[in-house]
Amino acid sequence: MAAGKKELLMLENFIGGKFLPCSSYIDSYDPSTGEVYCKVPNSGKEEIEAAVGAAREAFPAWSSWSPQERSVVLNRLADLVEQSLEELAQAESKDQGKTLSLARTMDIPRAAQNFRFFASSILHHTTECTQMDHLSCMHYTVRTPVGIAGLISPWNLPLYLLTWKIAPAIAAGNTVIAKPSELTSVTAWMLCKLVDKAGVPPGVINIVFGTGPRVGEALVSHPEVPVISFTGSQPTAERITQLSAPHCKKLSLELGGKNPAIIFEDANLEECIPATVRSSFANQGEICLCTSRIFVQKSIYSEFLKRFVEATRKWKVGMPSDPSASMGALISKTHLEKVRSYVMKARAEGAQILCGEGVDQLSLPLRNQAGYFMLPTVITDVKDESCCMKEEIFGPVTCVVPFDTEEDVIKRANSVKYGLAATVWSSNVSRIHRVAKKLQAGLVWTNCWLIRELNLPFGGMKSSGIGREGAKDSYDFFTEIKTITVKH
Ligand SMILES: NC(=O)C1=CN([C@@H]2O[C@H](COP(=O)(O)OP(=O)(O)OC[C@H]3O[C@@H](n4cnc5c(N)ncnc54)[C@H](O)[C@@H]3O)[C@@H](O)[C@H]2O)C=CC1
Ligand SMILES: N/C(=C\C=C\C(=O)O)C(=O)O
Repeated sequence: MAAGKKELLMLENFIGGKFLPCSSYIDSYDPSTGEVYCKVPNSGKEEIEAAVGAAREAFPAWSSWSPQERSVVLNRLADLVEQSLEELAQAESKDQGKTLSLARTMDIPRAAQNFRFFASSILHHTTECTQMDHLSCMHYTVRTPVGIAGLISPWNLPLYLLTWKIAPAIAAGNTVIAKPSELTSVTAWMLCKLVDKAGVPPGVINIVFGTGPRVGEALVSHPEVPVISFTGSQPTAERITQLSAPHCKKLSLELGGKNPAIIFEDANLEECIPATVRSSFANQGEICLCTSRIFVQKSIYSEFLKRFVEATRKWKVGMPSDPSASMGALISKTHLEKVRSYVMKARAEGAQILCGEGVDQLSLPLRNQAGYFMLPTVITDVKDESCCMKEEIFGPVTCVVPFDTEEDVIKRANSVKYGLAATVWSSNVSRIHRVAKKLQAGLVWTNCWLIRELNLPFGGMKSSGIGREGAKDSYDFFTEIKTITVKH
């Protein structure tokens, strides 16, 4: 290594309980500096074959462990993630660009909670039984793990979303092959080091790194992987659906959103404004649940807009390690350019950019000037037909528009292809129930945002996905059900 050059972090695949090198590697960047700092295995079919072999071998024993025995192991994994919280949070922030404080308070605690939650929920499932006395029969159902589960996760909440899939899959007795995003693989690799310590038998959790088209497709197309759980973009979900179709695989698809916030004139703005700034810009706007269309009732529109822009200007962009920063860097140069291009299109269409991109100055230390930073941006005077109001931007950009009536706003909120999440702000309880019911969204938060109850179904309608995740939903997905009839 030449003097002054920093050594790169080299990741390895984790197959059958062993770390294995790969024949080629891809660069992984620190989004806050734009520098390559890590090499990620560029795995392909060969590595998937090896992982399938290991998962196949581990399946008979693991699937015959009792839920109580598996629960003990999941709880140990939760303990180990908690014990490594600081190290994992530092790594997540460096790899993804998010603030260290968010990684510390949200991503890593939730990863531990995912293991602990499914360690508990797996103990409480029951099956059905019915009787047909006139035929001297009884019928009952049993659930069995599906087999080898393929788990593909995105770059925005790396360990949080990967463990949200690994935990229910292994709790139910499956063995897994997980493929994290090639852009954010580090915390998944760190998790592998905890797997053995927790007592997870070799081959139960295999993690294979690399790109979607190469290793992702090899995993999805493999005939011995009958169940695929995916979180990411809609075009990738389409491709996964095509590749799975010849094998009739079980699919769970958690996709994007174009989530509305509907703010009625009787909303408590003291609470609504900071919550809507957070729902628009948390994690750089890179959460599928982030608000990107804000509909405000006409009578309070000017006041809301003024206060919302003031509050957005206080949402500080800074180095991920800066404790006073609310937002870090976006994931990649390509993504930053894509997000900025939406602001340019809005401007060209005659919309007004009230703050952020192209309006305010970003101030960053010299070392971070090649990082992928962008100011939180508020757009107004934008038509419902604009791409900024229709497409998922997945960055710190939100549009604010006025509305007249409840009927009108429901129609407009539902007029996009997505149906993931919505927020409704009002102090009228009847209205809240009425509007929440009519919105085409799998999740509706009223007078709050992103308060999660992991027991209940999580997922979207329309192009936001297929299936739901949660205590019962993930259990149903990762198991096969069988009806048995006994004549006595
Ligand atoms: N949960 C969500 O709603 C997310 C939405 N997105 C949206 O997707 C856009 C693009 O982001 P990407 O990282 O490119 O998302 P993506 O959907 O391409 O990536 C998600 C995961 O799928 C894998 N993947 C990609 N192509 C694949 C293929 N052909 N077969 C199997 N696996 C494949 C990737 O390697 C990654 O692990 C974002 O700008 C955003 O709009 C991105 C991440 C999460
Ligand atoms: N799926 C995503 C977020 C999930 C959050 C949660 O389960 O609490 C995403 O942003 O892709």
